[in-house]
Amino acid sequence: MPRFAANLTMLYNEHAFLERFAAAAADGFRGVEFLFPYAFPAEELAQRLRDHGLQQVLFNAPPGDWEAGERGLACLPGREADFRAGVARALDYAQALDCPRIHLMAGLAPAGVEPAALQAVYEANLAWAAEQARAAGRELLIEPINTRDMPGYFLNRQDEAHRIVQVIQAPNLKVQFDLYHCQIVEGDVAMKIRQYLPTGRVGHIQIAGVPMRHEPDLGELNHGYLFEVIDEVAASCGWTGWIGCEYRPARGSVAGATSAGLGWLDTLGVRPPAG
Ligand SMILES: O=C(O)C(=O)[C@H](O)CO
Ligand SMILES: [Mg+2]
Repeated sequence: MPRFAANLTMLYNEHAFLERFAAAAADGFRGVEFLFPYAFPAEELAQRLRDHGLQQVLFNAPPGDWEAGERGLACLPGREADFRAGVARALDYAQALDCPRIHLMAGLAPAGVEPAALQAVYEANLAWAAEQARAAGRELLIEPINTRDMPGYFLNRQDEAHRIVQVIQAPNLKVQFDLYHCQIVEGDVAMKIRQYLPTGRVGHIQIAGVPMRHEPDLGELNHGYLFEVIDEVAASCGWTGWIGCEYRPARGSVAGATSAGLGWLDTLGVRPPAG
């Protein structure tokens, strides 16, 4: 049975952010993830986790100026100091939230820069960050993201992410395997689960319906089958990760929208036992 984490950035938008922890716990989630914690004091978030018996399973390192369109700094020449400061801040929050893993966004490929130059900066930054995170007892994740949602994003394919992880050879550098992005960019999702889960290089999985990024029972992916494949492969290889529910409720942010959309936990037979 997969362990599902509520993505508090995408879910429960009918509540102010700090109230989403209670809402997720009330729906039976035991793990949460979100994009960025930095608008709140770490202790404020840690208290919410404690109050509601929740584990923080993932969040993202600072992405640069998100409002200005930046989507990570790791591949950007000349931004190494900002990147390193962001990793340090993320590790501080990971310590405070007892969060085992951090997603490091690659960034948008700037026009006119040779891809090989970006790749060199990316891999050097990842190697440095992985060593910092290793010393802090944390994992770092890199996630292929589709360019429909994020035009120009530097990392798009599962095989490229796994190649990078193998080149850098840091045991705590892993892949964030978002099945939504995988379906859009490559397809063949079930076979990629069978291919990559046993490698030990997948640190986290995320799900959403394709193409609208709503609940997993809406769209072209048969998530019930995919959860069966994950259970089968995880049992054989010992994968014990979480699956982040990183989708926008189809009902929007009206009162009760997220909870009303959780029927897939029952229809797909994956609602965790109460308690
Ligand atoms: O876009 C995604 O799927 C992610 O998981 C990033 O962390 C946020 O954009
Ligand atoms: Mg994702």
